[in-house]
Amino acid sequence: MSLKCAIQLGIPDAIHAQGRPLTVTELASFLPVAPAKSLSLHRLMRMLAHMGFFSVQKDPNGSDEHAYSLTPNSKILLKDSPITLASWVLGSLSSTPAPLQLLGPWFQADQHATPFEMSWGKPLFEMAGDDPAFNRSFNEAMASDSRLTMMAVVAHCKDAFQGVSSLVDVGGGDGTTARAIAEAFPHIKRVVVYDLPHVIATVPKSPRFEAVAGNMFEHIPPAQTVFLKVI
Ligand SMILES: C[S@@+](CC[C@H](N)C(=O)[O-])C[C@H]1O[C@@H](n2cnc3c(N)ncnc32)[C@H](O)[C@@H]1O
Repeated sequence: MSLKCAIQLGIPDAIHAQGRPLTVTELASFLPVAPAKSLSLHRLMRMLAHMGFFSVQKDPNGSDEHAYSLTPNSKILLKDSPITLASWVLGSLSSTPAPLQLLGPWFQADQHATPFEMSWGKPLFEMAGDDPAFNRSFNEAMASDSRLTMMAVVAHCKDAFQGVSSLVDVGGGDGTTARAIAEAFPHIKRVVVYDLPHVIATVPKSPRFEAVAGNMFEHIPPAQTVFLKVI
């Protein structure tokens, strides 16, 4: 939750925008933080530094305060970075804290509902189908993971795509992965992203890949290669 709070307040972005380490006093002046909360901001920064999201040093301007700079862990939380995981953190932390409170009761209950179902009354993907805001936030969280992961896959796993003539990305979300594959490996003549109807409805039209709606437990569009990521 400290991490979610840091992203909501834009702490990594504020440090990045100044291009130098910032003290808590300086940070508070750049952030939408009430003056009465500056002591709490100090605690938040200490906690996040302890967790490796910021590094601490002497204030280069010579004050008695510590100054905080970005680490590799917080550089991937910058909102405008092409490889940001900010949406992943915000998306994951929107719907999971409540189910996590129910792990004890889940172990005690003699029934099959997951903690998510016990908490929200329905399975995750049904909730995404019923709640457009949740659908958007879940899909964007997955897409942010795909942007980062596919950069590495495309750069370092080229051999895995040799000889592939057609590919279906099953449970492929909003098509971020399918687009990356189609762009990096144009020898693949047909790339399909396949997902539930409420997800496929959000996929931007592209000449590079097809988007097909359906239920993978009933049917999978035929292709030479079936691709699964985080399924
Ligand atoms: C954890 S996400 C992974 C998304 C994507 N593969 C990625 O790595 O970014 C799981 C995906 O599977 C889809 N999914 C869940 N049940 C499905 C089903 N029965 N048929 C097709 N897709 C399904 C969800 O809508 C969601 O997009």
